[in-house]
Amino acid sequence: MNALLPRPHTTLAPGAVHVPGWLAPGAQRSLVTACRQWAVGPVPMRHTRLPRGGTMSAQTVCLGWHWKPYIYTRTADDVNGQRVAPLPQWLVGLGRRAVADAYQDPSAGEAYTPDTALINFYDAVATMGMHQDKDERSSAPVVSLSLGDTCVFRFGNTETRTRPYTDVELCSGDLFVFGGPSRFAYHGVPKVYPGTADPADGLARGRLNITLRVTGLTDEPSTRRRA
Ligand SMILES: O=C(O)CCC(=O)C(=O)O
Ligand SMILES: [Fe+2]
Repeated sequence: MNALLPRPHTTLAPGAVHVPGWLAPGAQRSLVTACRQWAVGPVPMRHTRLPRGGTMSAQTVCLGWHWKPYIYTRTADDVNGQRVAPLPQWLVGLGRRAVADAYQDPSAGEAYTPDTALINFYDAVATMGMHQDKDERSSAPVVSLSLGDTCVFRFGNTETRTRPYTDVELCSGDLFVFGGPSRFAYHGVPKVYPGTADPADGLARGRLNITLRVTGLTDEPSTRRRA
């Protein structure tokens, strides 16, 4: 979306910061290209199946760790059993810069080492209900990058999935970081505005969102026999 008026860096709640236009157009195009490759495999992007039988309307692919409701594993046992692609080091670096810029705190950036990314694709009708990102065993911030169509991002409170919440528009290139007292706030995407993406940013239709997270998980040590 072409913002005629500059949109300011905004703190919605302590630890929840929106930085409009954080990614330059070239960086957005590179990320879209990377997302297209990740969507192919080794684990293809798909609509996540929910335990009660439904599916999510957004499509998702993961890096580093595979998320399925409501656990992280190294292999995508609900898709094709393959190990997910690794989280590239350049994306870890982007996450560190995101945290440093959002919090205007270089040391917070240096301390941040995400180990998973969830990449969601929203078509014109996809939405995401209010939820907490709480399957991680870490309270490190979540870094969210938006590409393509503009959406309404609903950022709520840590107690209930209902009001009070604030609706913000996330446009292509926007950064949103939620950590600290906002880390476990409910949030969701009630609406995507189809046709609002600028194809020059790399995505002709739809919206991509990348969230970087720290799972706090480690691989089980391999069992070794004592000599
Ligand atoms: O698409 C977004 O902006 C949010 C995605 C999200 O909340 C999630 O993947 O947990
Ligand atoms: Fe989330």
